[in-house]
Amino acid sequence: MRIYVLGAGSIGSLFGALLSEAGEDVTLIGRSEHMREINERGLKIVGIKEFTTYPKALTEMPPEPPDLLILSTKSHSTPYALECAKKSIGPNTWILSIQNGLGNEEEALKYSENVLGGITTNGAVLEKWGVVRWVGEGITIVGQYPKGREIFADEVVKIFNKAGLKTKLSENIVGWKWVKAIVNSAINPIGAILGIKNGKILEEEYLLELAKRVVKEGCHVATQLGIEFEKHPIEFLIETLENTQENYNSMLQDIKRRKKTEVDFINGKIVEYGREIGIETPLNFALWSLVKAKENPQIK
Ligand SMILES: NC(=O)c1ccc[n+]([C@@H]2O[C@H](COP(=O)([O-])OP(=O)(O)OC[C@H]3O[C@@H](n4cnc5c(N)ncnc54)[C@H](O)[C@@H]3O)[C@@H](O)[C@H]2O)c1
Ligand SMILES: CC(C)(CO)[C@@H](O)C(=O)[O-]
Repeated sequence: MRIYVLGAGSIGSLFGALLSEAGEDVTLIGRSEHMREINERGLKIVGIKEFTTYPKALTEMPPEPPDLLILSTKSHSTPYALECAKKSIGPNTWILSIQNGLGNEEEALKYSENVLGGITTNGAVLEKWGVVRWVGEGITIVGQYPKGREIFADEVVKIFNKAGLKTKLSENIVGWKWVKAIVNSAINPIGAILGIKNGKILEEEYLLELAKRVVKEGCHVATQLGIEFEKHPIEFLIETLENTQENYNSMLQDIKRRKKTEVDFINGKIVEYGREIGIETPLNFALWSLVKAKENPQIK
């Protein structure tokens, strides 16, 4: 299978490295410094597994259409990334988003009707150019977006598992995307605003109660939109907090690095979808606003 990873940073490089190591035809597309290091010394994975692999590494998509385009930019980079990639998206290309947040698959559907949604609880950090640390082994769930059963999705699940990425198929991937986004909508902004590890939210009763209320607000919007959950978000919230107690979540890491966060595609989208159906979401709006303020260098 010809696979391109568009936005090969932390998680994209991990997926690309494992697939390349398993013998798939993988091309990474990412930042020039990272791609140059990979071309010169290979892509080194450390942490859960240690190996070096040698996928092709470019700063632009090659012209030949891939069978699978794995989308792994931050959500705010998706529109531009896909617009630049469109000349290489063929009639048989499938686009798979493994991103957090809502709206990425809708963006991909503007360029292809062949879209797969995906969530992953694997954790990866780009430590330095050419080196990615696999910090947490998790599960990846993939399915035809928004729902349904596409044979190609079975093929993706098979090659992901062969590459060592524990992966399951879902016929309701939109349900999983919402569960993950709703859990992120509670954990990420609370951790980002307070500068605390995920485990602190579990320990402090009032913070856990706040997180549960944020989750319930997101659930209200989702159920009104007809979203059916594969796992109850409150259960997934507790499970995620228990499994990632030592994590500084990605939104907090972006704030610390003075990088744009994905809050617009997590809490912001829940507010936006809520408004479209006449549901106010004051907790999501408050958290969204506070994170936007923390992102704003003018506000000290
Ligand atoms: N890192 C993780 O452990 C993890 C886990 C689960 C989900 N996610 C999600 O996956 C997505 C990516 O996260 P990440 O941590 O890998 O981010 P990252 O910033 O490490 O990687 C994204 C990469 O995309 C590149 N990029 C952006 N626009 C591009 C373009 N037009 N062409 C080529 N490259 C481009 C950036 O340079 C960057 O290196 C996010 O939605 C995140 O929430 C990450
Ligand atoms: C699950 C999660 C919240 C763990 O920190 C992760 O999705 C993150 O950091 O965004």
